[in-house]
Amino acid sequence: MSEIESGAMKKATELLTAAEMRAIETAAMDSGAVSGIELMERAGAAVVAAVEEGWPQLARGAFRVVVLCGPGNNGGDGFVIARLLRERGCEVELYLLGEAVGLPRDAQANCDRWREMGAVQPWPAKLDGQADLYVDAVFGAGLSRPVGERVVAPLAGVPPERIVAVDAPTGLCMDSGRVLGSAVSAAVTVTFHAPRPGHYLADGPAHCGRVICSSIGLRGEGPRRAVRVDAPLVPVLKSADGHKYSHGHALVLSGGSGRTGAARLTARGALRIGAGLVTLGVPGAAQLEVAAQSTGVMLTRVDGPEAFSKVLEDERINALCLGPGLGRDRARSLVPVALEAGTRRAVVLDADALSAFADAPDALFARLHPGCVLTPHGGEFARLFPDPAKQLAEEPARGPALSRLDVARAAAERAGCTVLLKGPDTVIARPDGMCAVNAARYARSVPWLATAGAGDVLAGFIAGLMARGADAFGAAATAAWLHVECALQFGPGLIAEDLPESLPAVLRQLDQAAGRIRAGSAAEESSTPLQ
Ligand SMILES: NC(=O)C1=CN([C@@H]2O[C@H](COP(=O)(O)OP(=O)(O)OC[C@H]3O[C@@H](n4cnc5c(N)ncnc54)[C@H](O)[C@@H]3O)[C@@H](O)[C@H]2O)[C@@H](O)CC1
Ligand SMILES: [K+]
Repeated sequence: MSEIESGAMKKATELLTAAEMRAIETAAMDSGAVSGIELMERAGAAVVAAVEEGWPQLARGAFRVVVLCGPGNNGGDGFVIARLLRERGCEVELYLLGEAVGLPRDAQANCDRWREMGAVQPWPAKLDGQADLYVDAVFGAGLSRPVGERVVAPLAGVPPERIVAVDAPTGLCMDSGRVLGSAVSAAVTVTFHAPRPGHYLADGPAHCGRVICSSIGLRGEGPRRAVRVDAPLVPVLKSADGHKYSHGHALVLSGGSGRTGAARLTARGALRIGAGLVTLGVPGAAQLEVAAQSTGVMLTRVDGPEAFSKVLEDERINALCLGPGLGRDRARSLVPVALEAGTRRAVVLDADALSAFADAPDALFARLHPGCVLTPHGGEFARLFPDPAKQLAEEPARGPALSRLDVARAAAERAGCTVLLKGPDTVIARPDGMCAVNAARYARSVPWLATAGAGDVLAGFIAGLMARGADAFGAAATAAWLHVECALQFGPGLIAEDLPESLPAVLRQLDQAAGRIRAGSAAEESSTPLQ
């Protein structure tokens, strides 16, 4: 089953690192439930099934396949694939990197079985590129160092449309999606049991083509330290019995005259996502400008910290958003008020509210609490968390490589709150290490979302969900997911203003899907709580 294209109503899919996957395999083998050789047979069969689906000309005969096997169990899968394709009548050539004598036991056994039907040829410098299909079974989960030119050279001239990768394209780190040295680009990548972070993060999607995750009969779950967001993690549809005060009150702080647009976008996002009330806190000089441009959003005058404290005496205001268009000076004076000890309101800090503390991030971190969300893009992240950002920028010397999950986790732990690191592979991390990936990749790719003001709307979505009572992590992950859904809904030509206005259609679809589940048609698809 293709995880990406299944359209299942699951809230989230666990993403397993190579080590977590290995632990599941080992536990299954140790329990006697399955042997390594059986798992390898199933893995090979899953790849062949994907090939039959993706290359229907195979069934018509005269299909020439080249299988490239590496020195580990990924190569072991390759021997199985070669045998099964030969049994289906394909013409198969097989090349091995290194010597067969050093193969691990299960791979060795499959190498021996293959030898009964075909030759094991030494590694070629180059291939003619004329075969119908090339199977990349060189390295998978065991990639431990940068891949040299000699390894990828045979596939250099082969178009990706004719390459299927086993578990991962060779050279791609499955934990991080980063390329170690050089990497193969495939049309289809077949992975087993659960997808891996590297299929979604960084360069992963550019190299994987399409990802198919196949069951190989393993039962175990991992520690659930990382998930891919597939649907809202917190409730977004309103219950029938609520009223506006039961949906919270979000306050968005605006910048001065001529700089209020960003906060207005944020406020609109908070309102559309269902906060009961949304107020813009505006300096006196900008009041007229904001009043003329905002409907549905209330206004209150917030000139400085004193006025802000006064406004916060209203305890019904339960979520704050500071940053979009705020200006750094205003951020420096207002953010401490928002974070004042004892108030424990939900606080979203974005843009200027992050940049304002670039010189003294520790002063900010000391005030943050678990009800806060920081929403940095890459540049803001690097200013607040220079060490992990620097490590991530370095060329990886070994696998598994440091990932965006690792650095977002480190940042969340350091800050003591949820951190949402923006990108086409947005990562949301909680201080306890839990991570969610909102991948705007593959069928959810939305390049048109890279538009001015889109981030302001995202901050508003988060603040609005938190006003409605969602926890910081759930709100951030859900907002990120809905943000991409809105962009998909609207399509190319999108500008930031369109995002909140696209939300009703997205929510309607969720409502319809929920209705179908209530009616029982999708009762099979349950969700697992994220704890
Ligand atoms: N029983 C199992 O554990 C199963 C494993 N499976 C397959 O096994 C794979 C993992 O197998 P392994 O752990 O053996 O790992 P790999 O087969 O991915 O690679 C490990 C081997 O490659 C070498 N190597 C790593 N990076 C290198 C580099 N840059 N240049 C040269 N050599 C390099 C290592 O020294 C080691 O010999 C999975 O990706 C999957 O395809 C599947 O068959 C399912 C069952
Ligand atoms: K591979």
